Amino acid sequence: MPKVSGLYAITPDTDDSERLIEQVSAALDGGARVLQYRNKGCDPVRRLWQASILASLARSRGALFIVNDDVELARAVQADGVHVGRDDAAVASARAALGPAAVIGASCYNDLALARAAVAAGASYVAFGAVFSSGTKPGAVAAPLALFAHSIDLGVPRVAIGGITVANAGQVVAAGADAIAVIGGLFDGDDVAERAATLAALFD
Ligand SMILES: Cc1ncc(COP(=O)(O)OP(=O)(O)O)c(N)n1
Ligand SMILES: Cc1ncsc1CCOP(=O)(O)O
Ligand SMILES: [Mg+2]
Repeated sequence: MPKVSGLYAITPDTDDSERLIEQVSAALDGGARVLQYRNKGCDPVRRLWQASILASLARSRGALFIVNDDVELARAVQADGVHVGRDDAAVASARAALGPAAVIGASCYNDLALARAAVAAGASYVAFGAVFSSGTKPGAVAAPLALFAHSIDLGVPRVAIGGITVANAGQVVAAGADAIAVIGGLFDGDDVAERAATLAALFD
């Protein structure tokens, strides 16, 4: 199982499946190594359909496929894993539901103690953020980049999220993040493949 590292693309919330598939395809072409299906809005049938298509797309390109929030959807589409935050299933129950090989990601906001607890409970990676202000999630907790220097001993990949763009991603990688999770900075506008390639190249 490849590790969580490099460019971690997270889908924008949309009902437009055709455009979503095109954009995700471009992100994978550009070098995204992890794809998370995150959709807070659309109906369950469309969510299942979108997730199934994106799971196949990610698999065909050798990228990890993670479902946000929904352990049952992750299981239904045979995703590589699930990402959970404070309003979602606990890490231990996601691990118990999906098994020892699953990739379980945990949101840890700006909280190193939460990250230690998530790893102890079986998280495969942790995420800190928002490292910059996020248009997608304006109310997100702010997290300092210094967290990455202070969390090397966690022993799992540490993902940065929140407001990351081509213009500021270099700072995040320099701070020590193992992966950068990006929505708007990747999918807002055209040239998704080009932006993905620029972001992915920061890890070469
Ligand atoms: C990689 C990654 N990091 C953080 C989050 C945020 O998860 P959460 O706090 O549960 O918030 P929502 O995404 O569910 O709004 C994430 N999804 N992915
Ligand atoms: C889900 C989430 N959690 C913290 S910020 C954020 C949104 C990230 O989106 P963007 O890359 O557009 O800021
Ligand atoms: Mg969540």
